[in-house]
Amino acid sequence: MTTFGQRLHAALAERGPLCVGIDPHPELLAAWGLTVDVAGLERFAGTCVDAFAGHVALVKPQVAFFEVFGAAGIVVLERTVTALRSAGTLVLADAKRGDIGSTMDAYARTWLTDASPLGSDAVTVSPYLGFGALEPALRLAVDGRGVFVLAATSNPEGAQVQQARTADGRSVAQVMVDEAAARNAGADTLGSVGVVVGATLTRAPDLSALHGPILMPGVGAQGGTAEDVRRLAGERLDAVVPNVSREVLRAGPTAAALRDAVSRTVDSFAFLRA
Ligand SMILES: O=c1ccn([C@@H]2O[C@H](COP(=O)(O)O)[C@@H](O)[C@H]2O)c(=O)[nH]1
Repeated sequence: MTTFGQRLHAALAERGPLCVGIDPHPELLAAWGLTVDVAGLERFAGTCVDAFAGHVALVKPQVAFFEVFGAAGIVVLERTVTALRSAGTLVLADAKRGDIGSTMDAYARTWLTDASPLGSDAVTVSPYLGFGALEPALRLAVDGRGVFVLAATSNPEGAQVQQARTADGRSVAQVMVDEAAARNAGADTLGSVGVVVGATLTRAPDLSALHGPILMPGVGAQGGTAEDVRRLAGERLDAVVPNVSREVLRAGPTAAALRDAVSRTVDSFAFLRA
């Protein structure tokens, strides 16, 4: 069985180091000339699938923008995940799940198993109920799926929790990176337990021992730049996957224009291929 880390490593090498988000903000639906309802959502997501499937290494639907439409929005999300995965494109569901272990087990089965219509290749998880509470998702990450653990997020409010110091002097963010690193021990290419580190930060946690993918959101609309990605990645250029959502999506509404935006963005991160 190939691991998620191995599949991601191959996809990044083939398609370039980029995770594109599908974030159907109401403003984007309007800017694309779509109605802000389920019909508009379906058109938006369908165009993103046409543009990104087979072209982008990792696609990250932001679950919140589907959930806001209730059950009908979830159906669109299910179709989006299925269409991307059927085309051989890796899907990271940005659901930021985290709860007590028994509930986490249900989240893990929802987002990381084929028995679920929402089953994806990987999911974002929040370790702020304790890293160990993520165990059900981490178990599936040994079994062909991936998780991205929120370590140092791109929003300014995150520092209040993530930069707090633990008894041994490490930041909370560093503890999360170190816990993820322990789970990746022995992986041959990239491990399947990634972390999220914002491109907007002044300083990243020490990522040198992670041996897993580093999702870096915050590029573009939140002010992070390719240069910030280079600075924060340090020696881990091989493992960084910048995430860009609105900056690419604003190029819509045609799939061709979105694909051009993807190519330009991938080119701006050419240094990550080094
Ligand atoms: O620290 C984090 C974790 C997740 N996100 C998510 O990434 C995208 C960013 O969208 P942009 O339009 O490129 O700003 C969005 O879905 C966030 O929820 C993040 O920004 N920061």
